[in-house]
Amino acid sequence: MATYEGLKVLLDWFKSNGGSVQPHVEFASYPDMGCGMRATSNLRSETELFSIPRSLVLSVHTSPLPKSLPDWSEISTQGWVGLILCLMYEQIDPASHWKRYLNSMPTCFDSLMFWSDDELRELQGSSVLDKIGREEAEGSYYSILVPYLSKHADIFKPLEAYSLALYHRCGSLILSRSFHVSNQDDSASDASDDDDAAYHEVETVGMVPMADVLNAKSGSANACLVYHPDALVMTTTKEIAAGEQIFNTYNDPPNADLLRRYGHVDEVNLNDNVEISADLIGCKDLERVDWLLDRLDDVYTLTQAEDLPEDFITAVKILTASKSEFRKIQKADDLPDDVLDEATAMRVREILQMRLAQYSSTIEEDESLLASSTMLTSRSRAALLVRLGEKRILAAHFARLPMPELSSREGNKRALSRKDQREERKRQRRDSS
Ligand SMILES: C[S@@+](CC[C@H](N)C(=O)[O-])C[C@H]1O[C@@H](n2cnc3c(N)ncnc32)[C@H](O)[C@@H]1O
Repeated sequence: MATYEGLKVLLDWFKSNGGSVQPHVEFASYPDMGCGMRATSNLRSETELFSIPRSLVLSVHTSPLPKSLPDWSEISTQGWVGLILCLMYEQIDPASHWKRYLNSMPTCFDSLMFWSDDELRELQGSSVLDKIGREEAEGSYYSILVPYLSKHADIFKPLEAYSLALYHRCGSLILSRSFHVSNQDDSASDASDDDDAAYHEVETVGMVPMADVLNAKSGSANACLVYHPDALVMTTTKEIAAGEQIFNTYNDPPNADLLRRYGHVDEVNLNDNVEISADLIGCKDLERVDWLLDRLDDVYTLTQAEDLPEDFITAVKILTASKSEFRKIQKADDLPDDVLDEATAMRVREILQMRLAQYSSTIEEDESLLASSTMLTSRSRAALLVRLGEKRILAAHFARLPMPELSSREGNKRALSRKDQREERKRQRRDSS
């Protein structure tokens, strides 16, 4: 979290470099959120809050570093490494234009990269554990960055300042505070909206001083960054009453991703989801699995929407079809429909049960722990809210599936002949009289 003192230094630097902040906003400190901003008077929608000259955005385009390295493409083609290196360089260079901005930013993080193995164990079952990327980040540091730094020891001075700890800090600052800085005259988006796209579009990602002081909360966004040719302007998107916090959007990630990137969760997160991997559907026929993966993803995302995802139902149908059914599907080269028939519903039931069993605690256990949550550390509580949110989605989908007893009875009924059905109705009338 930024400190109040740090923000005062930031504000002086910001104003003396062409930034402007309107008098109707001020910094404020929020328990559990760190610093943020609030309105000092009632604001209408589309009110300008502060304006950031484009020259203050820190990116691979504005940092002078890439221009001083003829072989920059060795680094710029390596995903986030180039942008991280620019931040490291600006942090270390005593004459950096962004020195006071970078110094105002946090040095400690609660994002998952910094959790111990014991703490991470509390997230067992959540697929977020496969997305933390600590080993990959450290692999890039040692195999790409360190040799490059040594090759340019005349520029990267002192070499030992370019430590793994600084690499992690700068990576985490980008993860939790960067924006996609479009050149067009339109609204900006927080760089979290699409990890893969962000990876390929690192060139468009930038650190935006002052805009990154705003917090975000699911369903509460009331401001966004609007792009003008020379400046980025934080602007209200609805009326804000005096005293209310100004919230940007981080593009509404589920709690698991909030925790991974930003180190916090929302108490209620309408964007929570849970992933089911194709492995869990259980199919040993590799030819069939390959056929499926050529056509569909191998991970299916269940949300709080009532319906199961279409690709999940289709995948279950393919992976559980009999050999002859699968041959027919293969011959027609057409994916089965996504209608949840009885047999598929039965299989989905088992899959949801297996998915729930991947967590080390039950919903009931988590709920009672949450009720006594004064005992929990903030990380334990965040992990609890992530896994509980995911399990509740699984349970809600499970509860909406047709009951097996009813469905098998329905199925039997359909198999009965008309005569049998008359007999059955007679029997039922007898039973109920
Ligand atoms: C873009 S920065 C916002 C400024 C930050 N509060 C600070 O003091 O530096 C994002 C960070 O703010 C905190 N944050 C933002 N929204 C939050 C929320 N709804 N609840 C808890 N922490 C939040 C998280 O630590 C997150 O990584």
